[in-house]
Amino acid sequence: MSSTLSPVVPASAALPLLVVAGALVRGESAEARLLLQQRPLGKHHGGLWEFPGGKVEPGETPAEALVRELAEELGIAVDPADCVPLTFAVRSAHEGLAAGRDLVLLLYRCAAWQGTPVAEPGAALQWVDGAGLRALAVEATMPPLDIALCITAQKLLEA
Ligand SMILES: Nc1nc2c([nH]c(=O)n2[C@@H]2O[C@H](COP(=O)(O)OP(=O)(O)OP(=O)(O)O)[C@@H](O)[C@H]2O)c(=O)[nH]1
Repeated sequence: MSSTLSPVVPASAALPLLVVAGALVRGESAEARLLLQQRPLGKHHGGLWEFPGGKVEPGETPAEALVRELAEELGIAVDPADCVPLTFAVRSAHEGLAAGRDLVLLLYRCAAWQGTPVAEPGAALQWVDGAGLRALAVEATMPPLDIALCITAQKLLEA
């Protein structure tokens, strides 16, 4: 008799969707500001403010994906060595996620970049201080996962 068990769910269906995002901070102390991007209307979470980034594509490391997304979305060049893991958040498939998969959002601190961030058509950018970040979280004008990340992101503005 075989002791091999068949998985109830195919392994590929259970894999979480990996999303990477960057916390770009400019200035120091009271002058410190964090970059947020407003998602274009018509997209999932359209109109909400989030950290720039996107999905990790097959074959990419998370840092490679972040470097690519920041180049595509903001037109800036980031060295992977300047992307430091900061925190993460998870949204369960049971909370209404696309395609019934968990979403894992990896937030990196980006300490340096080349170029000036420019918003893509339909998107917008703003540099927020600690009070601005709190206000967006309290007003729920960020995706739920980002509100969870804000507690850690806030510390970047207080360091
Ligand atoms: N980039 C980004 N996505 C986030 C954040 N928070 C959050 O819930 N998400 C969700 O993560 C999912 C994937 O992000 P995305 O749509 O930016 O990925 P992408 O650029 O590769 O997508 P696309 O090329 O298909 O438009 C979306 O459902 C988005 O709403 C965040 O802070 N940054």
